[in-house]
Amino acid sequence: MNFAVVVFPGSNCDADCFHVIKNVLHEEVEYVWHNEKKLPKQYDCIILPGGFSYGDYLRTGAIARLSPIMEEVKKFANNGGLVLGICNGFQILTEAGLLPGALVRNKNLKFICKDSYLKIENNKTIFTNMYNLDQVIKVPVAHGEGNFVCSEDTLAELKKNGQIVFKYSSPNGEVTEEENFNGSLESIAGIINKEGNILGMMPHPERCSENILGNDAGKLLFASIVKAFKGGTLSGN
Ligand SMILES: NC(=O)CC[C@H](N)C(=O)O
Repeated sequence: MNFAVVVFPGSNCDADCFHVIKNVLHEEVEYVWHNEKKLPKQYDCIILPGGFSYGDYLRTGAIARLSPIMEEVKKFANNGGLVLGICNGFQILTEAGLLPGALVRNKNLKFICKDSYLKIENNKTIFTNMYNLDQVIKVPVAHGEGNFVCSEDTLAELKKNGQIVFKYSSPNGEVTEEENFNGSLESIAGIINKEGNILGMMPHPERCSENILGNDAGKLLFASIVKAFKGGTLSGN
């Protein structure tokens, strides 16, 4: 399977994503520079990694979405290509209109860096098929603007279509306001588009994909993508 990791000025999780795909999953992966006007080749999945693209100026992701490569990412996604946006990548996807809603400042207005617990709300997606429904996984977060917001209509749509994929929870799966450290609407930590080929999430699975890091819960997310691709089950969420 061929992955691309897009590198924006200020990306800082690009190498981590590249490492997991290449050395943990043993799949093909290349970096693609934000300034490219064409994707250099046919990829099966594009990852928009975390970081501080364009220094987070204006709003997180607001300038990155205007990068030349984003036109290509949009075309790729609109043709059903798999796109995974992690943290700043999720912010870029919402700014680009590829996912609904927006990520605004954390409710305490502070950058939060810690382990979070995520409840799997939908395990029937290309990105989560190797997890169990309601399973709780520990995944690190590191963001200043991770507070997910959307309109009431959008929230109703997300619920109706099973597009809410991860929620912040306690270690034993309770979704409460107390556990909702960044203030996200309904504790939403990650969503998928209606068609099921674009996933955005604030936590960082690439930072917990190996035992040597003390936690490999994130590996199954990447492995799910490869499994869906190789198993030929790429048909929506
Ligand atoms: N880790 C990240 O990708 C951080 C995203 C963004 N810079 C924020 O602080 O919200």
